[in-house]
Amino acid sequence: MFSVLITLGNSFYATYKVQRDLLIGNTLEANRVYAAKLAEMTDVFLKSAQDQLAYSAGQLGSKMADDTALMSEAQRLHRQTNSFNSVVIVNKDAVIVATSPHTLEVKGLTLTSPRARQSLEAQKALITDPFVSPAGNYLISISHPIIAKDGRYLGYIAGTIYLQEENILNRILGTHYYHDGSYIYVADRNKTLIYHPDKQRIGQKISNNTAINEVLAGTEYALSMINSQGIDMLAGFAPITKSSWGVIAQRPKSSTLEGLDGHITAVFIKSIPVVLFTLAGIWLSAIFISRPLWQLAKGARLMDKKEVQQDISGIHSWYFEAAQLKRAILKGMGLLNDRISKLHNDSHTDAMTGLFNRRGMQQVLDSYLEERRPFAIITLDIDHFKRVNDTHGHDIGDKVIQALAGLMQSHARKEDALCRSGGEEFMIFLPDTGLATAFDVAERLRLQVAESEISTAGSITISLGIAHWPGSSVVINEVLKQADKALYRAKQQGRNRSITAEQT
Ligand SMILES: Nc1nc2c(ncn2[C@@H]2O[C@H](COP(=O)(O)OP(=O)(O)OP(=O)(O)O)[C@@H](O)[C@H]2O)c(=O)[nH]1
Repeated sequence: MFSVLITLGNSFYATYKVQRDLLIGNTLEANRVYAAKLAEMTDVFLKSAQDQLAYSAGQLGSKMADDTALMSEAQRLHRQTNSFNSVVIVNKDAVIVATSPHTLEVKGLTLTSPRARQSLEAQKALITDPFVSPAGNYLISISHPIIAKDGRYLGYIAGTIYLQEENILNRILGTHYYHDGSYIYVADRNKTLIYHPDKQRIGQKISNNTAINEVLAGTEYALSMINSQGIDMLAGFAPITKSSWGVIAQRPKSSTLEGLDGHITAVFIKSIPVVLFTLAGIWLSAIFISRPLWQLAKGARLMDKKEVQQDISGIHSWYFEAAQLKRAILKGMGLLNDRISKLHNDSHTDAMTGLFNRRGMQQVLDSYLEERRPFAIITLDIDHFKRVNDTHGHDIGDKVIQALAGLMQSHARKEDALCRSGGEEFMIFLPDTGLATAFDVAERLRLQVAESEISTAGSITISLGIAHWPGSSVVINEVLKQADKALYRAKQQGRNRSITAEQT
């Protein structure tokens, strides 16, 4: 699940990055192309304006003394072209000789400021730097010299563009103004803003703007930059060659990327159901895969519990590895249980005879008591066994003990428990048997032993004492003592006989 989430997060991040770079790249390119187009349009306008001024200047070469002709040409040019805010004709002495509109009221004034006199000094077609005119307008002037037929310089005719008022530049550039924070501005060769949608900023000199620096160096390009207002902008720019101005089209990076966040969020929201479905699938698969392992591990931890083997057998190990693991655990448990039960048997069995030893005997007694099951007990002992050992040796003595155990087993019922309680002492437990019946059993065994030839030892006899629980006593140890006592009495009375506790 973690991997899925990481992969998903990475995909979202990668998608976001790629889309972001694409948007930025596209916007930069669009702004560059746009700036180039506007620069070209402005160039075309300037060229056409200069052609118009050149035509008028040609008309006026012989009419500089004709006041009416000057006024009428100024008016014609102003009204017909609609390119200029005003038209002025200045003679070589810097005196304004004609204006349109005539309401300008500057006719007869002499130009004094160096910027206003730029055209006079150049004596050639010129686009001036911005300056404040005698009528108080902040403007640039596009001028053409008026030359007499004999080549004398007579003055110039100029069309002006009032930068802070409605003008031809507004009409060319302003119509393309976006409403998403994008805008266009134009800087002249001195880095002064001559067109800007915010009129307050026209005339401002911008010195720390990379786009302006680049475009005025003649570069057409696009870049991401922080503008003079501290806003991250995607700017495309192109130079206007005729006037050495630069057009910059720019859009705030934030508004470019605005839609992207929403787009990525929408993708994220739409993918949530599939993601949740996938995660749920992984979760369930993990549960299905890990469940048999978890159950096997739990089983292995509780291996000492009795019913665990059955529990493990019941585990649904539905795939190969779990099935193999289950098999191995069950096999291991089987081997372990066999070994444990063998050890258990060994610890409860007498090695020489295969009968119960004292520990086994105690277990038999405990189970009778637990079940409240009445039983008779026969205690028996080989008579004069010392002599057998002394006469025939210890090995033969062992064989006699084993032979007696065999006789006892052949006489016993399936439910009787036979026990070698000491060297040549034995006990027989007879569940659900009364004292009298036990006595009969004892006698039958005694007679059988007496009649049997045992290996090279010949025949032996045994003495037996019989008691009953709870007939002889309700206290189990007391019953055992009574059986012993009866056996002792049988020995005392000459051996090879059976005596019950009642007879003592
Ligand atoms: N061969 C052999 N002898 C044993 C074993 N355990 C005990 N004995 C011997 O059995 C004999 C028991 O002798 P006693 O308890 O004196 O009694 P007994 O000779 O049988 O005489 P009564 O019991 O009085 O009839 C001893 O000599 C023990 O050494 C055994 O496992 N193998």
